Amino acid sequence: MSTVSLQHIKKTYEGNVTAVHDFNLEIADKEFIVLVGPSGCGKSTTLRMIAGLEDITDGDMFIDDTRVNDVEPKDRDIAMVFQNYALYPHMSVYENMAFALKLRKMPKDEIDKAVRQAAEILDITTYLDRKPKALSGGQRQRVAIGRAIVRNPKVFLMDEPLSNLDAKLRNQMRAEIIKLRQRIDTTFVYVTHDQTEAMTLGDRIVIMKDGLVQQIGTPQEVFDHPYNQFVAGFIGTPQMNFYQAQLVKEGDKYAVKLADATVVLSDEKQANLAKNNVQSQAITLGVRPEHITLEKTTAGTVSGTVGVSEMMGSSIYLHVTACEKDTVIIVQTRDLEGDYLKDFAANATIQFSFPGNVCHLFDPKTELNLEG
Ligand SMILES: Nc1ncnc2c1ncn2[C@@H]1O[C@H](COP(=O)(O)OP(=O)(O)OP(=O)(O)O)[C@@H](O)[C@H]1O
Repeated sequence: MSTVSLQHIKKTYEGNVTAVHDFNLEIADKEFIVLVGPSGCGKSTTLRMIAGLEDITDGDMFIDDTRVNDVEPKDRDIAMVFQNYALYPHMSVYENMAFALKLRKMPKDEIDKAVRQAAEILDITTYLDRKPKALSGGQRQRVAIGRAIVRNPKVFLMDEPLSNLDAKLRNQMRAEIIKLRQRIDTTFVYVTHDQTEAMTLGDRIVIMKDGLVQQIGTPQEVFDHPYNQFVAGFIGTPQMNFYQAQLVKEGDKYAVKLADATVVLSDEKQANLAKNNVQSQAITLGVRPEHITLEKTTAGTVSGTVGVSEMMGSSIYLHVTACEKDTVIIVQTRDLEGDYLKDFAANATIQFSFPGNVCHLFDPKTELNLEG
């Protein structure tokens, strides 16, 4: 059992910078939690408070049933992997991995067993005698993870462990971490600014901005039901488009009005808006590029002029200036039939519609999702 409970956690650094405000999270045993957000949002500070490397200004932190606010890092039974590996250069891979266990005065044969088992899991057995400088970046990162695994910690903390690796290696190591997770039964807290890493690794992800939690949920929940415009824009690539529009309530039915087009909302959206007693108002309509449909007719559709078209192989990203609002939006289309190079060339005019079942409606002032 290794649960972590953060209750009203706050961190104010000297000089009065509040890096984390009222952070609340119950991490379940063996759960993989990812803290994600832009630079400076407070994710490393939160992780370092769990590790015990930063004092907690206010609130309570528990690992299992023990309040750990004042427990030394070495007594918390956690292991942390950093972005810059921090391997000892003069020690071999084996010695690097064995070091913490030697300090604990673990018997030699047990150390050997733990190191070899971790090396096996990480596929680094053949490098055990090498020094770190004779390893690639990916291999060094595996050793850093191995050094943490051998300690068999209650909680595994990782702070941007892949950010020093090139894109290809990062993808490989991401898959390795998923495998690792299946093999070692531990609770993970993982920090990244990369939403793809967050989406692919997390059981739940915590999206932060300016020291405040914006939303906590499964990857699917935060993708399908973002609480606010920030989460909507942060999660998903290419980014969600935002378009100024008008929500109109006629009788008990809602519709989104654009200059030349109307978006008919699904029954579920109608019900959510009614439940929140939303009235007619200006809105920011959020639509993901992959959800926009190209249309052949100008009647009842939005028109736009193609600026740039990016061929991605199986689809094209069209950067389109919508005539009505002069707003640039990205349309992703897989419609590669016919003379698409000409149809989607720069300055071509295209028509499209926004879907009424997978769009999002935000209040332009509060930026909150009107569906709640
Ligand atoms: N030791 C410190 N003293 C004062 N302010 C600090 C200290 N460490 C961090 N901060 C501030 O706290 C805020 C949060 O920093 P933190 O490192 O937790 O963010 P982050 O989300 O991990 O960012 P990054 O992705 O850039 O590492 C920032 O405004 C940062 O400048």
